[in-house]
Amino acid sequence: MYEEMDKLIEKASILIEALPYIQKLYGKTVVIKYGGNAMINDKLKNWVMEDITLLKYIGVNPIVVHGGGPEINSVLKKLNVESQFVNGLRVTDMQTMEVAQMVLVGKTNKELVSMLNQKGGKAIGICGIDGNLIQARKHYEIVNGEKVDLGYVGEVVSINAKVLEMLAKDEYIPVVAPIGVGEDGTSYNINADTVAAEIAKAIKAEKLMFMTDVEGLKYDKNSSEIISAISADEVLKMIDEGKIDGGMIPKVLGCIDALKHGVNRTHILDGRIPHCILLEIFTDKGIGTMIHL
Ligand SMILES: NC(=[NH2+])NCCC[C@H](N)C(=O)O
Repeated sequence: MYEEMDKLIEKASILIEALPYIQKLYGKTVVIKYGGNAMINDKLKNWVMEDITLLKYIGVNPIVVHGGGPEINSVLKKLNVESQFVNGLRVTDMQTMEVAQMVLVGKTNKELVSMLNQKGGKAIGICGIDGNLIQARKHYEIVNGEKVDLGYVGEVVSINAKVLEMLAKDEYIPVVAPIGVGEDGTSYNINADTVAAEIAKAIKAEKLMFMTDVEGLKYDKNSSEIISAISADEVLKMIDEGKIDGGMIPKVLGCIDALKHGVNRTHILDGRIPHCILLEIFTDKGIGTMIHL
Protein backbone atom coordinates (compact mmCIF):
# COMPACT_ATOMS: atom_id res chain seq x y z
CA MET A 1 0.00 0.00 0.00
CA TYR A 2 2.69 2.50 1.05
CA GLU A 3 4.95 1.20 -1.67
CA GLU A 4 2.36 1.96 -4.31
CA MET A 5 1.91 5.43 -2.92
CA ASP A 6 5.67 5.98 -2.99
CA LYS A 7 5.76 4.99 -6.65
CA LEU A 8 3.01 7.45 -7.44
CA ILE A 9 4.76 10.22 -5.55
CA GLU A 10 7.92 9.47 -7.52
CA LYS A 11 5.95 10.08 -10.70
CA ALA A 12 4.97 13.48 -9.36
CA SER A 13 8.61 14.32 -8.77
CA ILE A 14 9.40 13.43 -12.38
CA LEU A 15 6.74 15.86 -13.52
CA ILE A 16 8.04 18.52 -11.15
CA GLU A 17 11.58 18.11 -12.49
CA ALA A 18 10.08 19.11 -15.83
CA LEU A 19 8.41 22.27 -14.50
CA PRO A 20 11.31 24.74 -14.94
CA TYR A 21 11.83 23.52 -18.51
CA ILE A 22 8.13 23.75 -19.31
CA GLN A 23 8.16 27.31 -17.98
CA LYS A 24 11.26 28.21 -19.94
CA LEU A 25 10.02 26.73 -23.20
CA TYR A 26 6.42 27.84 -22.97
CA GLY A 27 5.52 29.62 -26.23
CA LYS A 28 9.01 28.99 -27.62
CA THR A 29 10.00 27.02 -30.71
CA VAL A 30 11.97 23.79 -30.85
CA VAL A 31 13.25 22.56 -34.23
CA ILE A 32 13.61 18.80 -34.40
CA LYS A 33 15.52 17.06 -37.18
CA TYR A 34 13.90 13.66 -37.44
CA GLY A 35 15.94 10.95 -39.12
CA GLY A 36 17.83 7.69 -38.84
CA ASN A 37 16.47 4.58 -37.16
CA ALA A 38 13.74 6.54 -35.45
CA MET A 39 12.17 6.90 -38.90
CA ILE A 40 12.32 3.23 -39.74
CA ASN A 41 11.40 1.33 -36.60
CA ASP A 42 7.65 1.44 -35.89
CA LYS A 43 7.97 1.54 -32.11
CA LEU A 44 10.51 4.35 -32.24
CA LYS A 45 8.34 6.26 -34.72
CA ASN A 46 5.42 6.00 -32.38
CA TRP A 47 7.40 7.34 -29.41
CA VAL A 48 8.68 10.28 -31.43
CA MET A 49 5.14 11.20 -32.50
CA GLU A 50 3.99 11.03 -28.88
CA ASP A 51 6.84 13.25 -27.70
CA ILE A 52 6.17 15.86 -30.37
CA THR A 53 2.42 15.90 -29.70
CA LEU A 54 3.00 16.22 -25.97
CA LEU A 55 5.33 19.19 -26.53
CA LYS A 56 2.64 20.99 -28.49
CA TYR A 57 -0.03 20.30 -25.88
CA ILE A 58 2.03 21.79 -23.05
CA GLY A 59 2.65 24.98 -24.97
CA VAL A 60 5.98 24.35 -26.72
CA ASN A 61 6.01 24.81 -30.51
CA PRO A 62 7.79 21.98 -32.30
CA ILE A 63 8.81 22.23 -35.95
CA VAL A 64 9.81 18.91 -37.51
CA VAL A 65 12.29 18.62 -40.37
CA HIS A 66 12.67 15.14 -41.81
CA GLY A 67 15.05 13.37 -44.12
CA GLY A 68 14.22 10.76 -46.71
CA GLY A 69 15.25 7.61 -44.96
CA PRO A 70 16.01 4.57 -47.12
CA GLU A 71 12.80 4.95 -49.09
CA ILE A 72 14.15 7.17 -51.88
CA ASN A 73 16.75 4.55 -52.75
CA SER A 74 14.26 1.73 -52.74
CA VAL A 75 11.89 3.60 -55.06
CA LEU A 76 14.79 4.52 -57.38
CA LYS A 77 15.63 0.85 -57.51
CA LYS A 78 12.06 -0.18 -58.23
CA LEU A 79 11.90 2.31 -61.06
CA ASN A 80 15.30 1.18 -62.34
CA VAL A 81 16.78 4.67 -62.09
CA GLU A 82 20.53 4.25 -61.95
CA SER A 83 22.64 6.76 -60.11
CA GLN A 84 25.67 8.46 -61.60
CA PHE A 85 28.63 9.25 -59.43
CA VAL A 86 31.38 11.86 -59.79
CA ASN A 87 34.36 11.65 -57.48
CA GLY A 88 32.45 9.10 -55.44
CA LEU A 89 29.58 11.52 -54.86
CA ARG A 90 26.12 10.69 -56.03
CA VAL A 91 24.64 12.98 -58.68
CA THR A 92 20.99 13.98 -58.40
CA ASP A 93 19.92 14.08 -62.03
CA MET A 94 16.47 15.24 -63.15
CA GLN A 95 14.90 11.79 -62.83
CA THR A 96 16.40 11.19 -59.38
CA MET A 97 15.21 14.62 -58.25
CA GLU A 98 11.68 13.85 -59.39
CA VAL A 99 11.68 10.61 -57.44
CA ALA A 100 13.20 12.27 -54.37
CA GLN A 101 10.51 14.95 -54.41
CA MET A 102 7.75 12.38 -54.93
CA VAL A 103 8.91 10.25 -52.03
CA LEU A 104 9.85 13.03 -49.61
CA VAL A 105 6.80 15.18 -50.17
CA GLY A 106 4.18 12.68 -51.27
CA LYS A 107 5.02 9.77 -49.03
CA THR A 108 7.38 10.40 -46.12
CA ASN A 109 5.98 13.82 -45.26
CA LYS A 110 2.34 12.77 -45.43
CA GLU A 111 2.98 9.64 -43.38
CA LEU A 112 4.48 11.73 -40.60
CA VAL A 113 1.63 14.22 -40.73
CA SER A 114 -0.88 11.42 -40.54
CA MET A 115 0.89 9.75 -37.61
CA LEU A 116 1.00 13.01 -35.65
CA ASN A 117 -2.65 13.61 -36.38
CA GLN A 118 -3.45 10.12 -35.10
CA LYS A 119 -1.87 11.13 -31.79
CA GLY A 120 -4.09 14.19 -31.60
CA GLY A 121 -1.58 16.67 -32.96
CA LYS A 122 -2.55 19.02 -35.78
CA ALA A 123 0.28 18.57 -38.19
CA ILE A 124 0.67 20.34 -41.52
CA GLY A 125 3.15 19.02 -44.04
CA ILE A 126 4.99 21.46 -46.24
CA CYS A 127 8.11 21.47 -48.35
CA GLY A 128 10.36 24.36 -49.28
CA ILE A 129 8.28 25.11 -52.38
CA ASP A 130 5.16 25.91 -50.35
CA GLY A 131 4.96 29.63 -49.64
CA ASN A 132 8.56 29.85 -50.90
CA LEU A 133 9.60 28.46 -47.54
CA ILE A 134 13.09 27.37 -48.59
CA GLN A 135 14.67 29.52 -51.29
CA ALA A 136 17.60 27.65 -52.72
CA ARG A 137 20.29 27.66 -55.36
CA LYS A 138 22.41 24.99 -56.91
CA HIS A 139 25.18 23.73 -54.69
CA TYR A 140 28.63 22.96 -56.06
CA GLU A 141 30.69 20.54 -54.03
CA ILE A 142 34.36 21.50 -53.79
CA VAL A 143 36.55 18.42 -54.19
CA ASN A 144 40.31 18.95 -54.09
CA GLY A 145 39.85 22.59 -54.92
CA GLU A 146 37.59 21.87 -57.87
CA LYS A 147 33.89 22.66 -58.27
CA VAL A 148 31.90 19.48 -58.83
CA ASP A 149 28.39 19.61 -60.31
CA LEU A 150 26.08 17.22 -58.46
CA GLY A 151 22.93 18.08 -60.37
CA TYR A 152 19.86 19.13 -58.43
CA VAL A 153 21.54 19.36 -55.06
CA GLY A 154 20.79 22.69 -53.49
CA GLU A 155 21.84 24.96 -50.70
CA VAL A 156 19.66 27.31 -48.71
CA VAL A 157 19.61 30.95 -49.80
CA SER A 158 16.94 32.06 -47.36
CA ILE A 159 14.06 30.80 -45.27
CA ASN A 160 10.66 32.43 -45.33
CA ALA A 161 10.22 32.32 -41.56
CA LYS A 162 6.74 33.84 -41.70
CA VAL A 163 5.22 30.68 -43.17
CA LEU A 164 6.47 28.58 -40.28
CA GLU A 165 5.78 31.15 -37.60
CA MET A 166 2.19 31.46 -38.70
CA LEU A 167 1.65 27.73 -38.30
CA ALA A 168 3.78 27.09 -35.24
CA LYS A 169 2.44 30.01 -33.21
CA ASP A 170 -1.04 28.74 -33.97
CA GLU A 171 -2.17 25.24 -33.07
CA TYR A 172 -0.28 23.49 -35.86
CA ILE A 173 2.84 21.40 -36.00
CA PRO A 174 4.75 22.13 -39.22
CA VAL A 175 6.43 19.09 -40.78
CA VAL A 176 9.00 20.15 -43.35
CA ALA A 177 10.38 18.11 -46.27
CA PRO A 178 13.85 19.35 -47.29
CA ILE A 179 13.16 20.40 -50.87
CA GLY A 180 14.13 23.93 -51.83
CA VAL A 181 13.07 26.06 -54.75
CA GLY A 182 15.27 28.19 -57.00
CA GLU A 183 14.37 31.61 -58.42
CA ASP A 184 13.28 30.01 -61.67
CA GLY A 185 11.12 27.44 -59.90
CA THR A 186 13.62 24.57 -60.07
CA SER A 187 13.38 22.09 -57.19
CA TYR A 188 16.52 21.19 -55.28
CA ASN A 189 17.21 18.39 -52.86
CA ILE A 190 18.83 19.81 -49.74
CA ASN A 191 20.52 18.10 -46.83
CA ALA A 192 17.89 17.88 -44.08
CA ASP A 193 20.41 18.61 -41.31
CA THR A 194 21.29 21.91 -42.97
CA VAL A 195 17.62 22.76 -43.50
CA ALA A 196 16.89 22.14 -39.80
CA ALA A 197 19.75 24.42 -38.74
CA GLU A 198 18.77 27.16 -41.22
CA ILE A 199 15.16 27.06 -40.03
CA ALA A 200 16.24 27.22 -36.38
CA LYS A 201 18.40 30.28 -37.22
CA ALA A 202 15.71 32.03 -39.26
CA ILE A 203 13.03 31.74 -36.60
CA LYS A 204 15.49 32.15 -33.70
CA ALA A 205 14.33 28.89 -32.18
CA GLU A 206 14.99 28.23 -28.52
CA LYS A 207 16.34 24.79 -29.30
CA LEU A 208 17.60 22.72 -32.20
CA MET A 209 17.68 18.94 -31.78
CA PHE A 210 19.18 16.30 -34.08
CA MET A 211 18.01 12.72 -33.82
CA THR A 212 20.82 10.40 -34.85
CA ASP A 213 21.84 6.75 -34.74
CA VAL A 214 24.75 7.37 -32.37
CA GLU A 215 24.77 7.62 -28.60
CA GLY A 216 26.17 11.13 -28.69
CA LEU A 217 29.56 12.80 -29.00
CA LYS A 218 32.50 11.07 -27.33
CA TYR A 219 36.00 12.25 -26.48
CA ASP A 220 37.22 8.77 -27.22
CA LYS A 221 35.62 6.59 -29.89
CA ASN A 222 36.24 3.42 -27.92
CA SER A 223 34.78 4.65 -24.69
CA SER A 224 31.15 4.11 -23.78
CA GLU A 225 30.98 7.47 -22.08
CA ILE A 226 29.18 10.18 -24.00
CA ILE A 227 29.80 13.90 -23.57
CA SER A 228 26.80 15.33 -21.79
CA ALA A 229 27.49 19.01 -22.49
CA ILE A 230 30.20 20.73 -24.50
CA SER A 231 30.93 24.21 -25.85
CA ALA A 232 31.00 25.11 -29.55
CA ASP A 233 34.74 25.95 -29.32
CA GLU A 234 35.57 22.57 -27.85
CA VAL A 235 33.59 20.86 -30.62
CA LEU A 236 35.52 22.81 -33.28
CA LYS A 237 38.76 21.68 -31.66
CA MET A 238 37.57 18.08 -31.74
CA ILE A 239 36.78 18.41 -35.46
CA ASP A 240 40.32 19.74 -36.08
CA GLU A 241 41.75 16.82 -34.19
CA GLY A 242 39.74 14.40 -36.33
CA LYS A 243 37.75 13.16 -33.36
CA ILE A 244 34.32 13.61 -34.90
CA ASP A 245 32.95 11.19 -37.48
CA GLY A 246 32.28 12.51 -40.99
CA GLY A 247 28.54 11.88 -40.81
CA MET A 248 28.26 13.85 -37.58
CA ILE A 249 30.09 16.91 -38.88
CA PRO A 250 27.12 18.54 -40.71
CA LYS A 251 25.05 18.07 -37.56
CA VAL A 252 27.54 19.59 -35.12
CA LEU A 253 28.38 22.42 -37.54
CA GLY A 254 24.63 23.05 -37.88
CA CYS A 255 24.43 23.25 -34.08
CA ILE A 256 27.30 25.73 -33.87
CA ASP A 257 25.98 27.89 -36.69
CA ALA A 258 22.55 27.97 -35.02
CA LEU A 259 24.06 28.90 -31.64
CA LYS A 260 25.97 31.78 -33.23
CA HIS A 261 22.71 33.06 -34.70
CA GLY A 262 20.64 33.21 -31.55
CA VAL A 263 19.51 29.63 -30.89
CA ASN A 264 19.93 29.02 -27.19
CA ARG A 265 20.71 25.35 -26.92
CA THR A 266 21.37 22.56 -29.39
CA HIS A 267 21.27 18.84 -28.80
CA ILE A 268 22.48 15.65 -30.47
CA LEU A 269 20.23 12.77 -29.45
CA ASP A 270 20.31 9.02 -29.81
CA GLY A 271 17.05 8.49 -31.68
CA ARG A 272 17.10 4.81 -30.70
CA ILE A 273 16.29 5.68 -27.07
CA PRO A 274 12.54 5.57 -26.34
CA HIS A 275 11.18 9.10 -25.75
CA CYS A 276 14.62 10.62 -26.24
CA ILE A 277 13.11 14.05 -26.97
CA LEU A 278 11.19 14.26 -23.70
CA LEU A 279 14.08 12.85 -21.70
CA GLU A 280 16.49 15.42 -23.09
CA ILE A 281 14.18 18.42 -22.72
CA PHE A 282 12.50 17.70 -19.41
CA THR A 283 15.22 16.20 -17.23
CA ASP A 284 18.20 18.01 -15.73
CA LYS A 285 20.78 15.59 -17.04
CA GLY A 286 19.27 14.77 -20.41
CA ILE A 287 20.31 11.72 -22.41
CA GLY A 288 22.26 13.20 -25.31
CA THR A 289 25.01 15.72 -25.97
CA MET A 290 24.09 19.35 -25.45
CA ILE A 291 26.17 21.87 -27.41
CA HIS A 292 26.18 25.42 -26.08
CA LEU A 293 28.16 28.58 -26.83
N1 LIG B 1 22.75 16.43 -22.55
C1 LIG B 1 22.49 17.27 -21.58
N2 LIG B 1 23.39 17.63 -20.73
N3 LIG B 1 21.25 17.75 -21.49
C2 LIG B 1 20.81 18.66 -20.53
C3 LIG B 1 19.44 19.14 -20.84
C4 LIG B 1 18.99 20.18 -19.88
C5 LIG B 1 17.61 20.68 -20.13
N4 LIG B 1 16.65 19.65 -20.00
C6 LIG B 1 17.49 21.36 -21.47
O1 LIG B 1 16.85 20.87 -22.35
O2 LIG B 1 18.01 22.42 -21.68
